[in-house]
Amino acid sequence: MFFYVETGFSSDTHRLQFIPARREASHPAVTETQDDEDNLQDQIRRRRKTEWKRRQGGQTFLDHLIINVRGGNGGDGCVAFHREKWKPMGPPSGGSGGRGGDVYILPTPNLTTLSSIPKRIRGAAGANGQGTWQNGKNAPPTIIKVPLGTVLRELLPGDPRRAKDEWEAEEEGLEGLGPEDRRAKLRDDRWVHYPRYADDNINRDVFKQAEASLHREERARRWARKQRALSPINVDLDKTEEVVISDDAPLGTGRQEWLGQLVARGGSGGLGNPHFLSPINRSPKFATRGHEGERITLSLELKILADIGLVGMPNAGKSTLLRALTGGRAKTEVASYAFTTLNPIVGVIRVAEDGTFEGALQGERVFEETAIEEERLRECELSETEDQDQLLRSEDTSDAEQRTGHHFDIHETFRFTVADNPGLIARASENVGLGHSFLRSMERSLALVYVVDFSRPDPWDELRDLKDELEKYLPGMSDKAHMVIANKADLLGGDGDQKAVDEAREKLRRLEEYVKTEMVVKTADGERILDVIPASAKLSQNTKKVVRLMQNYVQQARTAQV
Ligand SMILES: Nc1nc2c(ncn2[C@@H]2O[C@H](COP(=O)(O)OP(=O)(O)OP(=O)(O)O)[C@@H](O)[C@H]2O)c(=O)[nH]1
Ligand SMILES: [Mg+2]
Repeated sequence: MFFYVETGFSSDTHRLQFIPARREASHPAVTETQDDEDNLQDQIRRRRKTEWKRRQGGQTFLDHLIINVRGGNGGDGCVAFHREKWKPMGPPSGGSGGRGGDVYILPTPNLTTLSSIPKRIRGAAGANGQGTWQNGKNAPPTIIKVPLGTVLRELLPGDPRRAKDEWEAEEEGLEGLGPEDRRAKLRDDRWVHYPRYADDNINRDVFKQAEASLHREERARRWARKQRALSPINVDLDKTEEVVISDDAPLGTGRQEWLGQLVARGGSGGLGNPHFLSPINRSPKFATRGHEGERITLSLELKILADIGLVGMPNAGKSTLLRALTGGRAKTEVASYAFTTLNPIVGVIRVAEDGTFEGALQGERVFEETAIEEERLRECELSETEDQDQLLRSEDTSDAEQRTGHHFDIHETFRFTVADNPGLIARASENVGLGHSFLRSMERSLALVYVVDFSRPDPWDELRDLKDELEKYLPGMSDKAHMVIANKADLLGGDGDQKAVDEAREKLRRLEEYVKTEMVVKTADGERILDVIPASAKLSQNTKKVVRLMQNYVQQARTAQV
């Protein structure tokens, strides 16, 4: 007779409609055949492995993170009755629960890495309602600060890294239960009863009606949530927003602070028993519990901002070049094995008006592998302790070195940043080597510079692979390239005999020819031919020219942006 018999959530057939299989099936990542499925699993495994490899150095720098966020749960409603002298049957007086806290993500310029962000975040819970009509307090919002330039993406159903949402989690908790137990558990999760009245309530029609209307409301909520899930969160948090309130805003609206991007709403509070008061139910002995907050899995990616990105195969000398350009200040490791650099590292290049840059001030300096340099430094320190005079002298020199940098402050007229990247190899898009996911940081850089090992027999092949991989990462990405640095040029030319020098010249000419014919970049106003510069990062040869050209690209791009 009652409506709930057909549609009440105690009906098992009805609940089956909410199993998440339908959402999963609509996701493109889920493939039909077993082969494709295996392929996908394989790809995911490889991606994880390469990500792990990149982070194993224990760096505090993190540019990719997956977090599980939950909005705060709502507080429970309260079942209570008013008690007063001479009033034997007081009215129901249970307060409602407070709302659970929302979770926001706020970009801030003060952070530079994602490493301080917890992997699991839960909004604050709303307070429970209490007797004498006292409603529970709403929970304050939780604000998670992330660095500017973070990209937020919601993981979709079908992604193995995604945690269950609130409905799926509930369904999981009910697994293996018979229909009776299942119904009882669902009821327990939704209702608060007056002490010792649980059994009595369940058999009363008023409760059944309330249960049915709660179910209808829940269905509407799920529908709304599903609609929201159709447009998943995908935002680039690269600027902070100011909330501007017009001058004629009503008095008292005040200035509202921008809390950031709302990612998970808190659950609403449960209703106290006065809400169930009706002409046929004068003494409602039940109240509802608060709703659970939304659950969502987000992937955070940090795009570091550097004006210029170095792209090259492993061991081409990218890290050595960055150290040479920054005078050794960039703390990036150099070694003779592939994949020394695991994460992008940014160095600042300071240039004076006459084109000298800070690194060039130190005169003839050889940028060796970091382990060798450290060894040399240690030896130096040891001998210093032995000889007091030498100690004094070495203090002098270190002072002088500091002063070079210090004096440079007055001369500096231009400054730009260069990012040293992990090595990119052919088939990186299939996650060979370190993959190419680190290129996301380069998406927003103003210019890219190829670094190739010129002492290898066929540097042009390297260039072709590099360009291909850039295009595979993001079509059009290779159009940002401006220059090819033919590094390790010191290894060519032998001892200066004419034959070897001629050979080196011929090789350079061939490289230039290749760049002119195969690597032409299309720009808005025609075509651009990349500059080819032979250089030696280790011996700081020709680095001044490299810096001058880099400065030009940055200046052009900056003025074009304005
Ligand atoms: N002779 C010579 N050797 C160089 C030059 N530049 C770099 N090297 C050496 O090449 C090796 C690799 O240098 P790295 O700077 O670590 O190369 P990388 O491109 O950063 O390599 P990954 O970080 O693995 O991608 C080191 O042994 C350097 O000493 C150069 O101009 N001349
Ligand atoms: Mg390196």
